[in-house]
Amino acid sequence: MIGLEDASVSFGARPLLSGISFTVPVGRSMAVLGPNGRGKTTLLRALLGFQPLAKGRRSAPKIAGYVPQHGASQAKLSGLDVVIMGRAARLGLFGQPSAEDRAAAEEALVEVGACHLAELRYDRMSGGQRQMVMIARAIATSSPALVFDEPTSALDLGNQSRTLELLNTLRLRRDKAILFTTHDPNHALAAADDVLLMMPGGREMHGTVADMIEPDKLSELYGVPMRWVDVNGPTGETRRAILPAFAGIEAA
Ligand SMILES: Nc1ncnc2c1ncn2[C@@H]1O[C@H](COP(=O)(O)OP(=O)(O)OP(=O)(O)O)[C@@H](O)[C@H]1O
Repeated sequence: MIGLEDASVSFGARPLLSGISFTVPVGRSMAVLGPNGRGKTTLLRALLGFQPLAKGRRSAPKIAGYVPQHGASQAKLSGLDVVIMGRAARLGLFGQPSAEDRAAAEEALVEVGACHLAELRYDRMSGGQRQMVMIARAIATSSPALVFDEPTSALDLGNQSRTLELLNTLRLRRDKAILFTTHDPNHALAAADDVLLMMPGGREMHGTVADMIEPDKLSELYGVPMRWVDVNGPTGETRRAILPAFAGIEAA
C-alpha cells in the first residue's frame, strides 16, 4: 500500500499541500490530475520520501519503481545498463548485478517493447525512448509500488497508446500499487481505477474513475469546457473519450 495521511508540504512560507490523504492499495491504480504547478510532482516526491512533510505521514515500501518527470542524464550507459540500475537497491553498495538481475532487466525491456534500446546509449536516446527505458527500469525493481510522473509526456500518440496498454496490463495483474500523474483525463480512463483531482485553490477530490472523470469536474479543474465523444475502436467497438472544447473548435 502507498499513500499519504493528513500530509502537508510547504516551500518557505508557501503551503503547497495541506492535509492531503489518500491510499493506493496493492491491486489498484490511481491517476493524479491537476493544473500546472499545483503540486503533483511534489506529492509523488513527498510520498517517496524525497520531499519532507511539514505534517502527516507517508506509507511506501523501501524500494519503489519511480519514473521521474525529468530523468538524470545517465551519461554513456546503455539502455540495458540503465534498466539494470533498477536492481541496484537490491545489490547493496558494492554488489555486482547477477545473471538474474540482467535477465530481469532484459525481461522488463521486452515488457515495455523496447528491446531495440538495450544497446543504445541512454544519453543519445530521444525523450520518448528514455521514457520507455525508465519505465522498464521501474518494472525491473520488482517493487510492489510503481510511481510514474507523467509517463507518457514525451511519447507520440502510438507510444502513448502502447504505454497505457502496458499500465493497464500492470493494473489488471492486481499485484502492484500504481500511481501516475497525467494531464490527459483519457489516460485515467485507459489505465486507472481511481483518480485524485488536485483542484485549483487547494482542494482535492478523490474517487473512482467513473465518479471523477466527467465533464463538470474536469471543466472546473482546467477551466476549459469538456465533453464526451464516441470514437470507433479498431474492432468496431465504441470507445468513449473526454475532450476539451478549446476556443476555435467548431461545433460538431
Ligand atoms: N524545491 C522547491 N522549492 C521551492 N518551490 C518548489 C520546489 N519544488 C517545487 N516547487 C514549487 O511548487 C509548485 C508545484 O510544483 P510541482 O512540480 O509539484 O507541480 P506540478 O503539479 O507537478 O506541475 P506540472 O504540471 O507543471 O508538472 C511550483 O510552483 C514549484 O515552483
